[in-house]
Amino acid sequence: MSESDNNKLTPTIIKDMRVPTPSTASRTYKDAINALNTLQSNFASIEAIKKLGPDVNKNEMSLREVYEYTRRLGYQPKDFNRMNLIHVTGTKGKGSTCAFTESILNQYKSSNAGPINKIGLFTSPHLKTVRERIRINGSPINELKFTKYFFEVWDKLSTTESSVTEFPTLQPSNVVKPMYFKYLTILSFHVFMSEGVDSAIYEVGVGGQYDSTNIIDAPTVVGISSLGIDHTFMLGTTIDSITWNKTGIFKKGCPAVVSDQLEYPESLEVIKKRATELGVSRLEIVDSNYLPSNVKLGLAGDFQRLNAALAIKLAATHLQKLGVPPSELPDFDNSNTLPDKFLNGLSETQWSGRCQLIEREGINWYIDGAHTLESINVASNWFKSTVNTNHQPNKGLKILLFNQQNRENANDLLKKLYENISSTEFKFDHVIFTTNITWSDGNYNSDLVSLNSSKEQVDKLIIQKELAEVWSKLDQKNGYNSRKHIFHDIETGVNFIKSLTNDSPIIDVFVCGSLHLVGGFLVVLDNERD
Ligand SMILES: Nc1ncnc2c1ncn2[C@@H]1O[C@H](COP(=O)(O)OP(=O)(O)OP(=O)(O)O)[C@@H](O)[C@H]1O
Repeated sequence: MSESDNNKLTPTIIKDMRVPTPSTASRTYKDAINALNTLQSNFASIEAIKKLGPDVNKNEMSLREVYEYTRRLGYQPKDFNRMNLIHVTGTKGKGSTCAFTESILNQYKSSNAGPINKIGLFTSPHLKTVRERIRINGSPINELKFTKYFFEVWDKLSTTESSVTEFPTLQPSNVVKPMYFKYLTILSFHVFMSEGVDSAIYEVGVGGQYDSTNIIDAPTVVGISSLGIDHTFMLGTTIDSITWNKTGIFKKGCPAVVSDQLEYPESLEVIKKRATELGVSRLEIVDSNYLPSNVKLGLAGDFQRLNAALAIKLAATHLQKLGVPPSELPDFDNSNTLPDKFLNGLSETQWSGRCQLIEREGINWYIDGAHTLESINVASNWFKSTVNTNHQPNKGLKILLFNQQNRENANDLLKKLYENISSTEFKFDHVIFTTNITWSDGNYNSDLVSLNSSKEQVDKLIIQKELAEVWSKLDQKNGYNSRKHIFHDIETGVNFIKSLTNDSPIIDVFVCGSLHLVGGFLVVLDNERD
């Protein structure tokens, strides 16, 4: 899950969503966000769901709810096929893969007779604004459109009744709404259909089989990026059960492209078995050799080569299905170069918060939302090697800005980071732990409000104190002594770091541990208070 978009957990919580919303004429973007935020699962309900563990009945019911809401909006999943959907899952790299794919397709966009005129992209979670999740032609939809479509869905669901009585959340006459992630999924279909999108890329929220996006009926192609152990309370604890869930997006008669599974090669057996069972038309496993060595990628980090290779195959399969002539597509059998449109698409790809470097006012901010062991590994390697290429490792101040609020293995993530980075010539001078609260007055930007975390834990900085303790012990063991700081909010942390420019001409800051931290950080850095 995108990190812990815990709002993707949903199913059987009975909740009355009758929130007061302003009259139609005066509805603003903020009203939409406030209404959307009422659909977030709170900490207690998330804990209750986690305790239930993977439960097939609950999961099936959750997906059937999406079909029902879609029907109430006036759509059949088959209607969405006309948007030519690409569906992508994976444990790591699915967002980047979608971004590469979108950027390649963008090169084939034409305003006249071509098959691609408008490209939709649905991803999660968001960094700065919810609108990032629903993009058209590379840009998040604007506030006006978001508000309009948001309330169209809201009103429709408030005035239609469910024909199904068996779902606890769907009693007739109830005006209940889907929970946060489901709502955004349904909203995205409505937006893309209304806006005339003709190629759409969908990133799965969690897993695949029971994910809200899996009402997709006949994608042009599906993709699976690197698999790993994550979201075990929903997907099971073994790589087999996780792979089974992810391969749930395979569809009869549709081709599937899968990244070579370097971390868990055994998952390929499950993938092949499921491909046969579910009747995919062609299964391809791609490795980074598909990428000519001279290709320049817009996204940093060696691991992106594998994601880019997957994206190339996804885009090529999609374009071929849409009737783009072979002369304009890669010739994988006979050539080890790519058409210019592919090369441009790959080099122009942008995806914030993943191995992103921002140099501003004497500070180098190295930003990555890594929040699994594998991604902490790749992100910290990227940080270390990029600092090392920019200047001598022992020059300047090195600072870590870290948080991981919701994951049980937060301490392990921090330990992994420590092991990867710390060495005699490379150690952090300051280590800062904050909550994900955006501003020093205790407020979040509305788009960043999170009900997923325990208020008590946040108020008392329980997790941050634990993390600082973990770091101290590791420092003791290794004979280091970095300065630890605990701050209640991101803004205070950033201001503290900025104050250190007087002490050193070079400051390298690694911002890591959570996409929520990264989103709040980017808002603070750009001072985008709402
Ligand atoms: N192929 C990969 N192998 C290992 N780690 C990766 C890979 N691709 C991305 N990552 C790591 O995962 C982070 C998130 O990348 P990305 O958004 O592409 O993945 P995702 O699957 O969408 O993750 P999430 O669901 O958490 O958003 C990156 O910042 C990087 O640290």
